[in-house]
Amino acid sequence: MAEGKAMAMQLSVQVASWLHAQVTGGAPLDQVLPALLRQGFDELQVRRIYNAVLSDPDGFKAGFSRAAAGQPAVAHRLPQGQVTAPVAPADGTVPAQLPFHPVAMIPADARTIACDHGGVHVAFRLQRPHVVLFENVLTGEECDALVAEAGPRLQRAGVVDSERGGSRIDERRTSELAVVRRGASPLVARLDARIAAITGVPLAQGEPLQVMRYGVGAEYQPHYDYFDLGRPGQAAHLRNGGQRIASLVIYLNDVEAGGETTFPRCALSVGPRKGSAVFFAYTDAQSRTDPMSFHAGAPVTRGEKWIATRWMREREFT
Ligand SMILES: O=C(O)CCC(=O)C(=O)O
Ligand SMILES: [Fe+2]
Repeated sequence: MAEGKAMAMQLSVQVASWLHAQVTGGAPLDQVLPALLRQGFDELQVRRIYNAVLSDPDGFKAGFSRAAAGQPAVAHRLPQGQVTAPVAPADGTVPAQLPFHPVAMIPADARTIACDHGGVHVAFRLQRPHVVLFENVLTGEECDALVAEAGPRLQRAGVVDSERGGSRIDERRTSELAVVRRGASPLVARLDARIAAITGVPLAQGEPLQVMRYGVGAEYQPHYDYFDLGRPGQAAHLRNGGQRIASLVIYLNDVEAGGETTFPRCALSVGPRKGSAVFFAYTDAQSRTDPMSFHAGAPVTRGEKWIATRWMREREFT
């Protein structure tokens, strides 16, 4: 982005201090928005600042405390017209003390969800980050059939190009991938309906399935599935469907060794098991995103790993 388009936003120490108190006190975006609009920020800028405070209250406070002590008063520097999702604090600390309610939260009393092929069972449910392990999402035969259907179309996977939009090859994601559109075959249509039934997220909000194969050494390094709206290429993805709200990663085989889905901020590791699926939800009704959902696909150390991932959006995805 050209330097001329970047805009330094100044928050007075007084306003920054007030905002910090509001956000750490649990105030939703709607509650702080009018005051910040009166300060001359537009709504997208307010969202960016709000998310910055939410994701790292201590870092934000340290920033405006320095400013109060006579150091540079720039609290945030951001490209004009961009919104952002929280930026992970460099030291990995998270605002775990704040309550967080993703829109796609699985109810605490969910046990067995009746589906066309039998029952999908909830094996565990973590409150925050919100992670649920489902068993028996696919039968063994269905897993094999999906691999057979998508396998011949595998290509090297990409990541979101943060500057230009679209996708690009990156060493952080070394799997191979086939995009399988909704309803692509009778099997996929059955799976589509099942995913909507167990997650409660309408199929229309689902992105295409991504069937992936990781060979020995392949991995997906720690990342967020939601878009970082401070990066122009990522924000561009919002136009169709809005922010991502949740992900379902279905394991299509048993991996000999390695390949766990890990959540390093809460020391959680989920071992791949054929037919099971790990679900995580990270965006709330105000479009705030949860940095606790930081996760990875650990390197496969023996054998291979096959998964099908569905990312879900706030609105209809076309
Ligand atoms: O490979 C895994 O276990 C995680 C995959 C993942 O993070 C994703 O598809 O977004
Ligand atoms: Fe992911």
